[in-house]
Amino acid sequence: MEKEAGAVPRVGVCVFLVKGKAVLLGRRLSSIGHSTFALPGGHLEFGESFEECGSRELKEETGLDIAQVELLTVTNNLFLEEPKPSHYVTVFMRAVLKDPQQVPQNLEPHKCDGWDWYDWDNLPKPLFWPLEKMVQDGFDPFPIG
Ligand SMILES: CC(C)CCOP(=O)(O)OP(=O)(O)O
Ligand SMILES: [Mg+2]
Ligand SMILES: [Mg+2]
Ligand SMILES: [Mg+2]
Repeated sequence: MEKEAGAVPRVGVCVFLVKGKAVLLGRRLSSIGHSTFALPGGHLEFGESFEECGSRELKEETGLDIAQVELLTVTNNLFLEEPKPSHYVTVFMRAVLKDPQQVPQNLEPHKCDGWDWYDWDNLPKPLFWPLEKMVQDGFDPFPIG
């Protein structure tokens, strides 16, 4: 496979922020997955734990404070059709709101069209394709019980 000089796999951390049977999603305004609905999250930065990255990205993107941040799964995602081919190892975490009353804000309107809660059984379309694949594979992000 041809790769751009200097192209290396990067790590993304996304968070299933769960509230009942709903998750927080936002429509991406980005070179990767433009106009698709995706979980909040972003690039793992040097020295961060997965939990620290998830909490930081949620705060940066939505203003929300999260708790009980735990590792759910990891996927290996090649974005070859995008304007700039890229390769991400995507770490998926689950978390809950520290304060259930806290409301998400769209703090990066140049990167996201807005955040909203969506029932897992009635997800918006189109989903960001790594998430779409997990849904099609029957992935369940909710705690058991
Ligand atoms: C593409 C994705 C799997 C990883 C990067 O996520 P992102 O574009 O939301 O990154 P940032 O929030 O860090 O800008
Ligand atoms: Mg971000
Ligand atoms: Mg992001
Ligand atoms: Mg980031």
